[in-house]
Amino acid sequence: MKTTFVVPDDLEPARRDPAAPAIGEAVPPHNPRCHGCGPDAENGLHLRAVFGENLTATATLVVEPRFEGGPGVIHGGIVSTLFDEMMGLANVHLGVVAVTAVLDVDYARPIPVGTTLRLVGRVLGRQRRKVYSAVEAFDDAAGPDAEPLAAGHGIFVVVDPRAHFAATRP
Ligand SMILES: CCCCCCCCCCCC(=O)SCCNC(=O)CCNC(=O)[C@H](O)C(C)(C)COP(=O)(O)OP(=O)(O)OC[C@H]1O[C@@H](n2cnc3c(N)ncnc32)[C@H](O)[C@@H]1OP(=O)(O)O
Repeated sequence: MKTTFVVPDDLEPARRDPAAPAIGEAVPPHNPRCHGCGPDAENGLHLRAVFGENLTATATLVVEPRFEGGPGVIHGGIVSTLFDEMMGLANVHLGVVAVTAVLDVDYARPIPVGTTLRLVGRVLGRQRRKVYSAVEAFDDAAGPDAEPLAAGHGIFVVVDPRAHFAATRP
């Protein structure tokens, strides 16, 4: 991967919230209308992720024709949305609400419509209110040792959700 994103080498370890659902359980949607994970988002991506070991969240998603950008391939903005969401869902391990401040995407290979993507989000560590996370997208048919088709990083900032969404929550 050729990203210029810099992960600080002095990150504090991130700790799993003991109250978070267990490893192997579904990550609960953080908002039913969320475009990424909400079951009530009519045209949403409807990502269903599962908590994994080492602060990961994993999901699979078929690249539908409605996700097309270039002829026969996924739109880059859809990849960005998937990555934002998968890192956000991995962050649920921590029991905090953290919003995206920075999203970095490395589009390594074209991703054809019809591909089944395996998406893996992972918390890397913390620095004060910042949560550093990473994500990779694999062709699920290519086997466990395949290189990722795309990868990303994010900086999320922990907020008080009542204050942060006070002006916009319906
Ligand atoms: C109810 C369930 C919901 C659950 C929500 C779960 C979401 C799941 C997935 C979807 C995620 C989204 O799409 S969220 C939607 C998209 N994102 C947003 O709308 C966020 C909009 N931006 C903001 O509201 C704000 O800029 C914040 C909250 C990110 C930061 O503002 P702030 O609270 O004043 O904090 P601030 O002091 O500026 O920054 C705190 C630390 O972060 C660093 N920082 C801040 N911005 C940046 C940046 N662009 N690049 C580098 N670093 C940055 C600062 O240097 C500082 O680090 P240091 O000094 O400590 O070193």
